[in-house]
Amino acid sequence: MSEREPSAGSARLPRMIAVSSGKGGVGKSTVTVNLAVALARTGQRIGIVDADIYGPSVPGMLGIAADTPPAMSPDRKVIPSEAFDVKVISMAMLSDDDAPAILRGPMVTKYLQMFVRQVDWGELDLLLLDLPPGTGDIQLTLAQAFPLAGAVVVTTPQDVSLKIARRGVRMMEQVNVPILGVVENMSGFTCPSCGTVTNIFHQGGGEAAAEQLDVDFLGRVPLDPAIVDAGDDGRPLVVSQPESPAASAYRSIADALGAAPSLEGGIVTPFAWTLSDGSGKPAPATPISGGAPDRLVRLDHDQAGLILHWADGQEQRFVPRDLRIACQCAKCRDEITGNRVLAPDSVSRGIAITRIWSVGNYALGMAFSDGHDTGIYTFEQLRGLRGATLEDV
Ligand SMILES: Nc1ncnc2c1ncn2[C@@H]1O[C@H](COP(=O)(O)OP(=O)(O)OP(=O)(O)O)[C@@H](O)[C@H]1O
Repeated sequence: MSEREPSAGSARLPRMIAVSSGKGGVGKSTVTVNLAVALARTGQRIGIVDADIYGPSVPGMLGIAADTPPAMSPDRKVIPSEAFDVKVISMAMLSDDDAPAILRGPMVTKYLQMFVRQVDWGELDLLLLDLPPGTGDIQLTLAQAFPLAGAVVVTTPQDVSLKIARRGVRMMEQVNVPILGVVENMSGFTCPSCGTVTNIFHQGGGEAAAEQLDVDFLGRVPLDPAIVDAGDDGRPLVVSQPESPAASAYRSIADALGAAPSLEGGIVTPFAWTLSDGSGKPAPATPISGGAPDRLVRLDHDQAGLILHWADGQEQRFVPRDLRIACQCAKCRDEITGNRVLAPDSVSRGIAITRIWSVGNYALGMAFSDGHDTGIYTFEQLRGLRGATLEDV
């Protein structure tokens, strides 16, 4: 089985939303925690995976001591900590030293896979992933590793932060993660005595950036010294000062998130389908009107090959050999020139697909009867493949 392949029969994952930021210190974790508690207060069952390896701060902001290793359930699952009706698992609980900070991308993904899949979350309505800041490999790998329903990008109003936030939005788009919107944090100053919000820095950059990028603007949270105290005391602002302008900003962003569309309309991921015995075959989905056209709604396989049904009604049929030859992996294509290394003549006419699995929201992995299983076929590539591969065989 390929390392990226989800185990067959893996439990259905909750709806997952990543909270990201182009750079550190913009208040991403504070936003995550306050949104989680605000959502939990509306009766939703919420979990947070604190994936911020460089500064795992979520437990502290919720008053959870992170220095004791989490307990295990009888079926060997990690029991998450809980505060303010929010379940939490954190990199901080992994180790009592700084070791997680030097984990490399693949290791981080491995730990996070464990956090998501081997934690006794119970039934959740939403799992928030507090991503490490930045738009590098680690963030990209994480965005690819899970079928995220969407991502929220947190930024401060300064130009430099906005520029990096734009990069973050583009990164998510590359892997087909819908951007649910931009949050502008520390956007004006709340006077501690009268509660009036004054715009001491320029304001509105987050909204303008969202407009330019054609994504929603979810709201702005004012700069408020009470937020720092709330974080330090382990009592989020939506609990300690629910009447403050910042707390009401968090609540309205939480409402917008709660109402954001999920991946409905596409087949449920992750899945891992073994074609020989039919196990793990994803059930067909009912497309929703106005949904993304490149959402895969049904997969079938018959004697002629693979049939893909897309949300816009397009149907594609692929002969397994064409897909094998179209493989873009490093073994089959020259990484620098992009030219095909695999000789089509070397691929048997009778080659078959043996397994198909989901890769994030944006691609399928496939294994063939010649043992090849490193190819990833993005939806974009598949939709562009129609008939093209036959010509050059
Ligand atoms: N709106 C705000 N007003 C005042 N202080 C804030 C606000 N939002 C966050 N802060 C404070 O800014 C600091 C950084 O916040 P936080 O740890 O949430 O940022 P972050 O983006 O998650 O950082 P990193 O990813 O580097 O860990 C904290 O001390 C927090 O209390």
